[in-house]
Amino acid sequence: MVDIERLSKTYGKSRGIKDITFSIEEGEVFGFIGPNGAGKSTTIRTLLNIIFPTSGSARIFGKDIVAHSKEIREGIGYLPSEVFYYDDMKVIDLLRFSASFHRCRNEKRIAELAERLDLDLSRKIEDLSFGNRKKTGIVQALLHEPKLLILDEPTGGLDPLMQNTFFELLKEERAKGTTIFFSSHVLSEVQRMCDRVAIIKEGALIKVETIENLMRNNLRHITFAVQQPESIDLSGIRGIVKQEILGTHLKLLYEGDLRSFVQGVAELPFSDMLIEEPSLDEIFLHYYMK
Ligand SMILES: Nc1ncnc2c1ncn2[C@@H]1O[C@H](COP(=O)(O)OP(=O)(O)OP(=O)(O)O)[C@@H](O)[C@H]1O
Repeated sequence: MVDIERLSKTYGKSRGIKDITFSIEEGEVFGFIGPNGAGKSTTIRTLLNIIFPTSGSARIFGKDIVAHSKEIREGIGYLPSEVFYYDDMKVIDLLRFSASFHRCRNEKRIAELAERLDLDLSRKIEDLSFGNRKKTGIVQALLHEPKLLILDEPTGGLDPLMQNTFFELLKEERAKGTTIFFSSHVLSEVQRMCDRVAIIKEGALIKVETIENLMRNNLRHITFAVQQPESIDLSGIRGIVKQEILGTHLKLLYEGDLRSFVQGVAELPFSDMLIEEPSLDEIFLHYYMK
């Protein structure tokens, strides 16, 4: 669906993205994560031919993004990170206008999506809150049932309930076979939705990995319930990345073999021990953001 090859974009002297290469398969939900300013929007805007690549190339639906941008756009639903609209239009008129570009006057779909997202179609754009503008953008991206959805920070401004509804909508799209590419700096939502993820930092791609593999590692949270946590001596145990005391609990972040850890702590005076998988946030911080 998407093939990016050594794509670079510089803004004059300032860094945008450098040598980005990855592909997205048909039907995949593909996450794009990285901190603010990493280059997510630059990559997406280059793919959509809103800005031109400095070097490198990319293909969407097998077509070059610069030479065939118009045809490509017909098959894409795009939600920009910040949505700007004609303020004096009503939501419904904007959506009809937008649908007309795709030659799809699907009033039923607009009404259904608006109802799901609790969006008032009769309001003027200028009276909408940031979150409601975002919802308008979501309806706009979904209304023509595109083959590929490109969503730049889609959940910003949506309250948690609305985020849930939004992810339900995405799941329905995925079930129809739609390919979804979305950027985020919220790892939990990437973890929840995506099959694979590309990690970008300072304009360069650090890793492309399945969520399953990212979660498969030797990092664990281990919590001991113990009367006097201060008296516990763990200096003989290798692999403790972090350690803190919270009341009668000693919390560790441990990386290594669990069997040797358990053998090492067997004689300690704890009353309980809990071993948990770390969140994607912690994995990310530990392995990729150092
Ligand atoms: N129009 C521009 N002119 C100059 N530099 C720019 C421009 N747009 C982006 N940049 C720079 O390119 C880099 C990548 O920015 P980009 O907006 O792509 O990051 P991002 O990952 O989308 O971040 P965020 O999560 O904050 O939106 C940053 O260093 C940014 O300052």
